[in-house]
Amino acid sequence: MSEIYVCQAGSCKAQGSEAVLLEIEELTKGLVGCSVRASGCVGACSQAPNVIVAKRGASESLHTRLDTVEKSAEVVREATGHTPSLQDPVLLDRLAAARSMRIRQVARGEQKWNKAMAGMAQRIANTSDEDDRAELQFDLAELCVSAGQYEEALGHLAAVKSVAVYSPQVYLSVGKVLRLLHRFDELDELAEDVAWTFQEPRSARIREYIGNFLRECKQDAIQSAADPTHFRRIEGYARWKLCGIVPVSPHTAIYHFTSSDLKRGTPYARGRGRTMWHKTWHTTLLAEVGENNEGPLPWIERDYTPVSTWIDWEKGNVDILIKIYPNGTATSWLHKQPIGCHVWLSQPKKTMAVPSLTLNSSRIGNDKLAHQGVLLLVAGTGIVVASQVMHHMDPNTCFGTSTNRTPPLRCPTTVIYACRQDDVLMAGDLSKWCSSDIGHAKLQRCVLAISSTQDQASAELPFQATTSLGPTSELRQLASVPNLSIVETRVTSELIQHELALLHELGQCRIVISGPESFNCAMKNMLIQENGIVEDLITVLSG
Ligand SMILES: Cc1cc2nc3c(=O)[nH]c(=O)nc-3n(C[C@H](O)[C@H](O)[C@H](O)COP(=O)(O)OP(=O)(O)OC[C@H]3O[C@@H](n4cnc5c(N)ncnc54)[C@H](O)[C@@H]3O)c2cc1C
Repeated sequence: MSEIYVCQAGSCKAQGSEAVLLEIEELTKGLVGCSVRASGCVGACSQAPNVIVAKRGASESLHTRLDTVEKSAEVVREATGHTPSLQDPVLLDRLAAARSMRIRQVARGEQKWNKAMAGMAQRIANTSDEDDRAELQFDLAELCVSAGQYEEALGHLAAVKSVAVYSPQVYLSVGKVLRLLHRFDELDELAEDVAWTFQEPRSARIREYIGNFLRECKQDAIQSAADPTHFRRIEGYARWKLCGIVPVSPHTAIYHFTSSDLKRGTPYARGRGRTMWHKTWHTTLLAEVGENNEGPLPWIERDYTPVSTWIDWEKGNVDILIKIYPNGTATSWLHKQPIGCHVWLSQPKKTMAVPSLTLNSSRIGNDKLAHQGVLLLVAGTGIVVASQVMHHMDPNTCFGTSTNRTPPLRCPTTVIYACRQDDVLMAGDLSKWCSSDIGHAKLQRCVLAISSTQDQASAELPFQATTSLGPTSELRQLASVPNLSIVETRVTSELIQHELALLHELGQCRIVISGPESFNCAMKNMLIQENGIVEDLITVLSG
């Protein structure tokens, strides 16, 4: 008897794990003694998509980067002893198509256009069925429109139109793109084309509908061409100006951006009759690095969790704490950008539901998962999540109108923060949260688990020359805070146990892990295996 668990948590889903589940289900069809299940995070997010095989009498084995059908077949072989046949090209093609469709859907949902388009041109070239090819190419054209690549979209739509001559949808899409490109003459030509193509009396309603739509497109195009403030947009994104960079350690700085672009949206969506959904949130930065291996667009997409509040965002200000990695594609690009340059930031996206502090809102009403205390187990730049959690504990910064702000998070909260001695981030905030007496925005306790500084050539330290405060002076300041302790060890299960025991006196605890993948993975395993914590009470934020 064996069980195959296919991870369906965030990172794995973004890498097509729903399709992996479907693939493995398909490959195990008819085999007895093997069950296939969806599972929560298995703690190897950086190598997604992941699967665990559990065989009776044997230890579990983790299978990572299941990015081909062949690898899924290998999992099935290990679980059942039976090697599935991959001779059927139709089955193989169907499974590969399902997988790339799932990756595309998730990326599209996150408005990550480059990621959504990755590999599509090749799939189109390899698709022999004309209708399937046209469908894929239409999908690609729509993604190009979302990404502001209108000329490319027109090229794809022309190819689709040559196959789907009588598809009204294609004419409507071409009209939309011509409107965005302000091509008035071509809109007129398209209207003539429609009148000719749908000239049969039975097509009169279609002809009239598209004709009216194209006339509206032309009017809109004339108006927008006359608007001097008009610029080409990327769907879901707004333009922000880099206004300041304040180094906070040799590796990390707070990047301050401003924007008057009304498309920037808000973390706190509201309106008449709308329920107030509290959440922590992040934004996606488009790093315009040029040609890259993440997709066909000239940018890569990276998520960041602002440390400033939703109120600041609405006023057109945002502060983002960013660590610069010498080998990081996006951050080394950002490091070279001058003050005053413009970048694209997405509208705010939900990270965790509040007060449940879970990724999945459906758990909000689950009483068994209700908590009376919160432990934030963070490392490196993962500390930014603490800032957002604290905003929801403070009547001045939580969601709500100025006359009605009741913090949704009120339970005792402890932070265990693992960091390098030369990279203690948000020290001032930690000390403020520990000693604060405003409302509920107060940390019960904070433990800094400091590791020693790695020797690094100063050329590799992006902010070496500009940081004035040395790490020791920052630590000295923190050492005087009464409910904050500094330990010179890694985070151990004993340390966690001690802090959890204090919180557990009050009831069940939610634990949020936020840091680099290796940290997240180690902490999650430690909590489950050594501290006996139920997986459902742990939220892992992959960084
Ligand atoms: C929801 C969310 C919120 C995030 N918020 C922030 C934030 O507020 N501030 C912030 O600085 N980052 C944040 N990140 C991480 C960020 O999105 C990027 O991954 C990071 O800036 C590196 O991007 P890069 O392109 O420079 O590196 P990449 O080119 O993607 O990676 C290159 C190398 O850099 C190193 N590296 C990259 N990321 C990490 C990491 N997280 N930990 C350790 N080593 C790493 C590794 O050596 C890696 O091999 C967040 C991520 C997520 C998913």
